[in-house]
Amino acid sequence: MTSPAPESSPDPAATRFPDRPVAAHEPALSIRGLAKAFGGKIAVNGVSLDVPAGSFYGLVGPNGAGKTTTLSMATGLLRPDYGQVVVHGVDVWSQPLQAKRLMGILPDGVRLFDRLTGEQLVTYAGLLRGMDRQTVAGRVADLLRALDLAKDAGTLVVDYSAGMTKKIALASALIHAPRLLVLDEPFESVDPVSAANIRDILHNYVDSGGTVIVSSHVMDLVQRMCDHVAVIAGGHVLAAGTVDEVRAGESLEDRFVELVGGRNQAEGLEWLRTS
Ligand SMILES: Nc1ncnc2c1ncn2[C@@H]1O[C@H](COP(=O)(O)OP(=O)(O)OP(=O)(O)O)[C@@H](O)[C@H]1O
Repeated sequence: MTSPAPESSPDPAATRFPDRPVAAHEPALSIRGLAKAFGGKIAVNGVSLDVPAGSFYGLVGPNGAGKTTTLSMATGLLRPDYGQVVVHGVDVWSQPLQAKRLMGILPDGVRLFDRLTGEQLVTYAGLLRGMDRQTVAGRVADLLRALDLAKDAGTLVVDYSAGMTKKIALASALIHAPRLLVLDEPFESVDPVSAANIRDILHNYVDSGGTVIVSSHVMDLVQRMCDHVAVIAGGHVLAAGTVDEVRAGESLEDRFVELVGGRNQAEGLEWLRTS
């Protein structure tokens, strides 16, 4: 007598995105040998990373490490000098339209159409993605409510605070339910309650099969929120893997300082003492 074959648990990504085939173990984002120089200055110097599908991936590094430049090249916003970027099997630079359909992006220092109201801006983002008006209207209302922007829906984006602007840009990145979310500093300027709401939204998104990449300087947040992390400095990857692998028994912050170095004792600022 043969025992019945064990039932395989459904792939959450396949459930959430039934129209999109998911190749087993295919990374959500695969970066190989990415490099970029501005004039004589090398900003990114041969970065390779695999972001597993369904992961919550943190990208950390000191100021000027090359995080924004890497993410801009990975999302089709900045052309690399060298290297390849593939999103769910689609090459970002040879098939940009297909690749961009799979992604939601919150770029650094995002410039928005700020003479639109918040509601108009997110609606515009949905229509631009080819969605029908009725679906867009429903999702816009859901997103504004979830991000605590419903009462400011009719305010021009130019009159939003920095944190509100970040949130409306995030709503615009989420409206088409992308498979991969790439968020450059999503919590910068955002108040703690809104940050907790955003974390809940992102965790639910990952639980249902989506993949999130966030860049951040807040090590504690990355340690608590992410399951994978890469440390970048000087345009190189210094360490990458699960958060536990990278922190190797220390706090992520201590490990980060150890890897990156650069601590000094405020030497030369003795004049700043008040007594
Ligand atoms: N458009 C540009 N022109 C010239 N240099 C640039 C440009 N963009 C970035 N750089 C340089 O490339 C390097 C990497 O910058 P990048 O913005 O990618 O770093 P980052 O890790 O995102 O930094 P931060 O944490 O401060 O935001 C820096 O030395 C920066 O001065």
